[in-house]
Amino acid sequence: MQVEIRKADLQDLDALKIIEDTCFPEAEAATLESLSERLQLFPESFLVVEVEGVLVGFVNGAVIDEPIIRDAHYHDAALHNPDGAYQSVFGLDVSPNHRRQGIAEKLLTALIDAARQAGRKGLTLCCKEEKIPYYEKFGLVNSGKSSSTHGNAVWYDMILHFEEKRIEKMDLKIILASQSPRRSELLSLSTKDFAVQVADIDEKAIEERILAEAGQEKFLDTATELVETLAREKASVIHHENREAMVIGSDTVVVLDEKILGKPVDEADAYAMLRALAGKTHSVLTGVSILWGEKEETFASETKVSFFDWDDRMEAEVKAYVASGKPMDKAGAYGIQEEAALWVSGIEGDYNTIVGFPVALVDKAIHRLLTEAQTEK
Ligand SMILES: Cc1cn([C@H]2C[C@H](O)[C@@H](COP(=O)(O)OP(=O)(O)OP(=O)(O)O)O2)c(=O)[nH]c1=O
Repeated sequence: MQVEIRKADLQDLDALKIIEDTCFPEAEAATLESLSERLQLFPESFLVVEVEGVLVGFVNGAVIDEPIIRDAHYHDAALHNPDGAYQSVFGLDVSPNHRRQGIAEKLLTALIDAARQAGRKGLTLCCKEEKIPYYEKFGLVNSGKSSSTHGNAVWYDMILHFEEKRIEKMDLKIILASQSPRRSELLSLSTKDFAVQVADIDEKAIEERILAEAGQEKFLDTATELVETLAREKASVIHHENREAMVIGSDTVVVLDEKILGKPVDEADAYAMLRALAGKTHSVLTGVSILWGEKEETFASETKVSFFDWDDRMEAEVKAYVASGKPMDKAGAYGIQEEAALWVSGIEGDYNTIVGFPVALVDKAIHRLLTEAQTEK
C-alpha cells in the first residue's frame, strides 16, 4: 500500500469537504468556506494523505499563542499566528473505508514532527471523551473539560508539551575560542553556559597563503574562504584539547576594493583605513566555525556597510577616534557600536555580523547540531 503525506492545496478542496462530511455530523463539520480559508491561511499545517494516489484523509490546525484551543480559534482567522507557540489540531479525518490501517496515526505524527521542526512549544487539540486514550498514545495529556461548546458537545483539552531543547538543559560544554568581549556578549544571547579560551594562531601566515593560492575566483570568495579558514583554525586549536566540547571560532575582516582590511598595525594605518572607507561601500565578512565531536558547521556571513563622504567634521572625529586607541583591536579600524556609528550611512545585512558575531545564525547552527545528534541517538 503506497501511502504519501503532503501539504494540501486548493485543488484538494472538494475532496476534503466530502471526507469532512463523512467524518463529522453536520453541526460539527467544517464548511467549505472554512476549509478553503484554512488552506489559504496555514498551508504549512494542513496535511493530506493519499493512498495509491487517492486522497483519503487530512489533518489541519492553526498555530496559536496559547496551549488551549478556544472556540474563537476555529472562527477567527486573525488568531492564527505563524510564529505562535502551539500547533493546534482543528481536525483529523480519515475516510471510513481507510480506517484501522494506521493512517490517522501517520498524519498526526507528521504534524507533530513538523511542529517540532518549526520550534513550537507543543501541540494541542480538543476531543470527545472516548478519544482520550487514542491521543494519549501520542503523548498528549488530558487537561480537563474544555470551555468549547462546539456542536453542543462536551470536549476535552489534550496537550503535548515538547521537551525543552534549549542549550542550558543539555549536558554540553561550549567553548568560545575568542578573546573578543563583543563575541562573548553576543553569544550570551543564545546561551549563558559557555567558557572562553583564546586560540593563538598565526593569522598573518594563513592570510598570506590563501591570498597567494587564490585563482581566478571573485575576490569576495577568496575573502570568504579566508574568514572560514581562520574561524576553523581558531576552533580547531581549542577543540584539539577539549575533544568532548562544542567549540566556536570566529573571524572578521573588512573588504574594500578587493583589499582585505584587518586590524590596523598603528595609528597611521587606522587613519588611512578610515579615510579610505569614507564615501564608499565595503563588505564586512565574519566567518564562524563550530566543531563538536566529528561534526562541523562552518559558514560566513556578509554585511555591506556604506560610509558618508569625508568632510572636515569627519576628519576631526576620525582623528579623535584614532587617538582614543579604540580602532586598534578592530577589523577595518572601526567599531560600528562606537563613535564610528556617526559615519555609517547605511547597512545591508545582519548588524551583528559587523560587530564580529552573527549570533542568530550561530544559534541556529548550534541547535541544528543538537537536533542532529538527538535524532542519531
Ligand atoms: C568592523 C567591526 C569589527 N569589530 C571587531 C570584531 C572583532 O572582534 C574584530 C576583528 O578581529 P578578529 O581577528 O576577527 O577577532 P579578535 O582578535 O577580536 O578575537 P579572536 O580572534 O580571539 O576571536 O573587529 C567590531 O567590534 N565592530 C565593527 O564594526
